[in-house]
Amino acid sequence: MAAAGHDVQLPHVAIFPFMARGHTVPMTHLACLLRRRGLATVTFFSTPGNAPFVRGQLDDDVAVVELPFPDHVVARGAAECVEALDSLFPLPAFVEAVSALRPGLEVSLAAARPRVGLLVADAFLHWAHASAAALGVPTVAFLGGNMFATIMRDVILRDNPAAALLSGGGGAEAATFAVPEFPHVHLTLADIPVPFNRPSPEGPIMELNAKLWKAIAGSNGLIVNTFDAMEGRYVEHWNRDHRAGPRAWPIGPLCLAHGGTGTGTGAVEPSWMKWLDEKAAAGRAVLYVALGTAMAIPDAQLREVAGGLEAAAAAGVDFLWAVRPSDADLGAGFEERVEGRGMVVREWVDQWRILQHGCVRGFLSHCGWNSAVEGVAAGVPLAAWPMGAEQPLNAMLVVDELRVGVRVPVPTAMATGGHGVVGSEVIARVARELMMMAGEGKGGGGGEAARNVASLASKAREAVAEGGSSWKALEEMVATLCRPVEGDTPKPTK
Ligand SMILES: O=c1ccn([C@@H]2O[C@H](COP(=O)(O)OP(=O)(O)O[C@H]3O[C@H](CO)[C@@H](O)[C@H](O)[C@H]3O)[C@@H](O)[C@H]2O)c(=O)[nH]1
Repeated sequence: MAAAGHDVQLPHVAIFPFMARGHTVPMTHLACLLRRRGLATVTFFSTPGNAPFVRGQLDDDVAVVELPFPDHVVARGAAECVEALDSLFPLPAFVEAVSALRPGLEVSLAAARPRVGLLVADAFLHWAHASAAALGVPTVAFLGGNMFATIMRDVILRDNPAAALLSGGGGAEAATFAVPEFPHVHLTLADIPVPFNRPSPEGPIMELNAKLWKAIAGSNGLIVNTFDAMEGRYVEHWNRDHRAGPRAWPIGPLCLAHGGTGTGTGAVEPSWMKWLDEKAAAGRAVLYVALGTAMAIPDAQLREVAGGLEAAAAAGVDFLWAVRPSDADLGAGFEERVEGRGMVVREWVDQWRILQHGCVRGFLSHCGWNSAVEGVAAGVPLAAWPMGAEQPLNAMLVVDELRVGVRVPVPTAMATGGHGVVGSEVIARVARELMMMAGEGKGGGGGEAARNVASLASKAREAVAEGGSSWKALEEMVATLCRPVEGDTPKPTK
């Protein structure tokens, strides 16, 4: 393995993302950032099934090394990415299957010339941290989420608020748990991610969680896709008072690695981009709707979303809805009925480019952390509709603390892991509220959330600009953690 575009004086950073789009995309941004800033040569590990996607996201001077699954794993039909799973419950088995890549990683790391000075590996690839440590390569963990959710997850494991909330008898749904370190944070049962919202959580997800935390605790640093103006108090708390893991490095928003110009435009402009251009030319504002890559949405819920958007469109809200290709059943005749007002896209879109389009003024999002941080960085207020994983905590941060969005009210039974749907009338109402609040122009005139998000977006740009907090954090992280190339002196930091 040799790093492309190798420049002898630069340290060699290897990056190994977990095989989920929400984990891979920000890591590709990090790879490009390290190269563009001349901080390191970069090797990016992937698998044959994921490599075409990864190459499409990366600059040419990032080397991609494919680690193939051993034959027996492929023969068992192992999917190469989480998006093929449809729910989070086979996740622990998927994570275990992926550990079949370990011998290949070890051979590649040991043979790398110049030697690898730092491995940035997803915490889900917990074994990769152990492999690197055995070879004397320092590691930085990446988890994909923000600092707030990371701290809250640790607090939840420590204090088991679900037990306290449920032991109070009736009214558990309305009861709140004040987080000792941050008494302004009041967790309800619906805010606590499944399965931590049960008094005695156990099972494969808990076992996986323990492995992730062990990997984080054993690594030399933790990368967080955030920035000081957004989460400075939580990063400071983690680095000063919290003992659950190594130093956190807030180096985001990573989507701004591309300088805010989007991740490249192919030769042919996609249909959705042309549609947005037409909307802009007609002076229309557009609501962007995307509910995540990792989890399938039940058909009944999809049809409620469709009904809600149709009603919102009838009331003047134009929308672009990016659906997972498998979430295809939106109800008979929906697309015909909304034609002109709404567009549905069933392919991979460049979400970051969409969010930056001048006419996109609101984002109905599941609050996956990348989507949330991209919305903020693009100055687009959010309607937060958490659907699983740590998303309820992201929604708390975005709506209650940063005040850059509104909430989609979700029935508690559904929010705590049970069945149910959010009705079309609720979706229509939130869509209209968000777009009214977003006002007449990006960051202009609208409600509090629109003003706040405009201000935070400009602070995000300051953070990644030369001399900004994230700019400095990345430089310092590489200088602090990365072993210099043998026989070479590391490039002096500016
Ligand atoms: O057509 C698409 C779909 C997605 N994206 C990008 O893919 C990423 C998706 O990430 P995210 O918004 O975080 O959604 P998920 O992939 O659903 O997120 C998973 O990973 C996140 C990071 O760990 C967690 O916060 C979530 O809870 C978890 O579901 C973002 O960068 C999007 O811009 C596109 O560019 N085009």
